[in-house]
Amino acid sequence: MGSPFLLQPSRSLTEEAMAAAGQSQDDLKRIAALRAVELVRSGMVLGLGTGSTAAHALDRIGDLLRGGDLRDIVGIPTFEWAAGIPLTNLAAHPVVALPIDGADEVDPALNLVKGRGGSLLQEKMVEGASRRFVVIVDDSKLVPCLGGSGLAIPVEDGIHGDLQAISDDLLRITGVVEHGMFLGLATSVIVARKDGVVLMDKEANLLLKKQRELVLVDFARDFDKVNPQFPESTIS
Ligand SMILES: O=C[C@H](O)[C@H](O)[C@H](O)COP(=O)(O)O
Repeated sequence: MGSPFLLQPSRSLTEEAMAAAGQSQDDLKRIAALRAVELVRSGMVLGLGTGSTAAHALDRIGDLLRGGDLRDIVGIPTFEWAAGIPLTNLAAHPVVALPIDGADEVDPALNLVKGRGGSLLQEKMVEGASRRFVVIVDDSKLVPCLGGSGLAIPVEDGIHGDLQAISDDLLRITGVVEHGMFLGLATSVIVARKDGVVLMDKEANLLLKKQRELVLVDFARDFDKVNPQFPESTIS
């Protein structure tokens, strides 16, 4: 009732769902990545993620820069390649407008497991330097609790209990510099499924949990309704 977060499926979503039917996992990764790139504006400082999903986003941003549809973009890399995007670093740009990255697992509270590509320390620094962090995944990455996939972390039955306390305990172990749990960092997760694209958003998710259902949205139209504050960090 009157909530800005009650988002309705749209005609374009239905068309998108039809187009997505029969797509491979890599196709779904690409679909999620392209939706995230719709949020990129000229002049932004971007966080450039690692992995096969992020690679689709970087390739697209590189294409848009080369074609002149985007300009004055710089990116802070979390890996060694950057698809022709001019690079910078956190020393020069300590505030990042928009980090875009994949994940190995996403739980219903938008906590993540990351790092199978080996870049988790740099990722945590870059993605922690922004008020907004957009994660892009296909729906195979969704888990009921971290560790639930049995792939990203060697635990049998997922990680149960207070995740923050577990994180703190891990970081107190001598020699442990970081771990792959990204707690409370993601603000939005774009999930590509065969039946369409789902936005899991920090604000909207509070509502979605009450409703016990996910809401399909027209991402380009509705993202700013759930993220009304546009990031202020630009390269100028
Ligand atoms: O260090 C790797 C990153 O955390 C990746 O974003 C993560 O492993 C997901 O990779 P992919 O998109 O290839 O599944």
